[in-house]
Amino acid sequence: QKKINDPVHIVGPPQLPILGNGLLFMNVGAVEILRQLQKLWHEYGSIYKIFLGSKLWIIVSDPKLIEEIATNPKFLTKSDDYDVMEEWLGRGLLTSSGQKWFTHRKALTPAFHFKILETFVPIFDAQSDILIRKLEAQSKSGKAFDIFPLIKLYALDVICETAMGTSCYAQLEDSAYAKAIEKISEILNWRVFHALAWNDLYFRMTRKYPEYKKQLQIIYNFTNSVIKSRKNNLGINNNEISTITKDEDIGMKKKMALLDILLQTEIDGKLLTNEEIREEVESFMFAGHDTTTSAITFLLYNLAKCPEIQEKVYMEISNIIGDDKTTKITLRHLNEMKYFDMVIKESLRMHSPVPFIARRIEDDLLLCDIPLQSGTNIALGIYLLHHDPKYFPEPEKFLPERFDINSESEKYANFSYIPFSAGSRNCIGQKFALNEIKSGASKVLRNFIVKLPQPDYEPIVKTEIVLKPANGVYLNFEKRV
Ligand code: HEM
Repeated sequence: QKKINDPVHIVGPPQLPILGNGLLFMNVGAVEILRQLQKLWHEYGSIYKIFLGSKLWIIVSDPKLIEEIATNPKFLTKSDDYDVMEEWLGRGLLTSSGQKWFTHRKALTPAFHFKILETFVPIFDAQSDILIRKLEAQSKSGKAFDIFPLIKLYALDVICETAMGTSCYAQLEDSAYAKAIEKISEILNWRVFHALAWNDLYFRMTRKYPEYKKQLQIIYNFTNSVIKSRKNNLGINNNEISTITKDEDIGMKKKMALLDILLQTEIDGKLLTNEEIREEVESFMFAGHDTTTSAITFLLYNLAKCPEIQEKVYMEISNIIGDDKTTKITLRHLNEMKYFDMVIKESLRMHSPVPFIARRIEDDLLLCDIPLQSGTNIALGIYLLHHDPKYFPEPEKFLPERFDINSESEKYANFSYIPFSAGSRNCIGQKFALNEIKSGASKVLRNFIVKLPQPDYEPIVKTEIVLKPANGVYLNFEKRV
């Protein structure tokens, strides 16, 4: 790894020889890491640096700088931090760069065409019916329970059945894959912030390594079984994908699920290799369920915390869908939930599912007049930005009206509100996610009044690639009659 000179014009905490600021983050756990990054932000502001050993990170949470990074093609490459995910995610859309990223993004965009997204709405609805049954069963005891694992299995079933066109019955049979994702995210996050574990050789000697390999195998087995199952459904022989019809815009013309596009589309005149398919499936499975789990979990918490807002959302939903709990949700219903849109936006601000993302610069350049050396990693502090009182007055208050498009104060378009990132590397699944969140959460609200276990209950948050509750989110569910 290239040694980057200390950019003396950027502020940051005092460094020790060799370890830099590594001691602030080493072996402290994901809750403390987020707190530490927030503390440094309070101390040093919207651009600061830290050295994890010899690895320099510049942490940016200023909308102007973020705009420059999100819109300038010189910042399209993901940072070195994503390398720790390579054995797991390969170089799928989330982690790839250059021509590979560009051609895959172009080929996969049709999988998120609004006509395709519409066909997913009945799947969201059917899966949320199972979620309701599970919540009902758990709530019988009258005690509060942790909703995070239940939401996770719902989100996993949704991504499998929509994007992968395959049922994985996670809600009915539980999922070793879901648990393996939790474990591997924890290990990789520890690696990113550990000044020594960054090194492959060191990592292999740690006690975490055998556990990491074990979880990786569980993940591989699961994704391979998803691919195999879809190939069987499509009647594709494992080694003979090339017999399938070839068509430039195959996804768009035939309205195919993501995995079908991966199996059948040609990029640069060639079908994707089995490994390329695996890395995309791996990336979409992860990016498509861990994030929405976080979003729905914290949304339900925020609604429980603010009963008047919950009631207002419920009234909107019941005005649109009616009181019959068995009525199936349609895309039209989802599109009409305007107040709920604002509430979801505010929840994604308060509990941004992807708290940090990062890029690496490939050439020496100026970032809005700040000189940076080639190889520098720049983290975009989405979570920090979304809690900045300069852009969100009283940031710890849950105020959906901030996002009222009819009000003067709705002014968050200019890169100060970026839960799905921004620019050409933004989230490809944004609309998918918003429909899934709205569909799942509205079903919960039609069936239950969601309550906090105690008035001052507040889950502790941690960041392990995705924002998560450190000890679950415990809520009470009272049946709506
Ligand atoms: C609330 C839910 C979600 C949030 C907050 C979210 C957020 C984000 C963010 C911040 C990025 C940029 C990542 C980076 O620069 O490293 C991203 C990228 C991505 N997201 Fe999402 N996401 C969500 C749901 C989804 C879903 C449901 C899918 C798939 C169905 C998905 C697939 C992806 C993929 C493949 C990328 C990489 C795009 C690229 O680099 O071209 N995401 N997402």
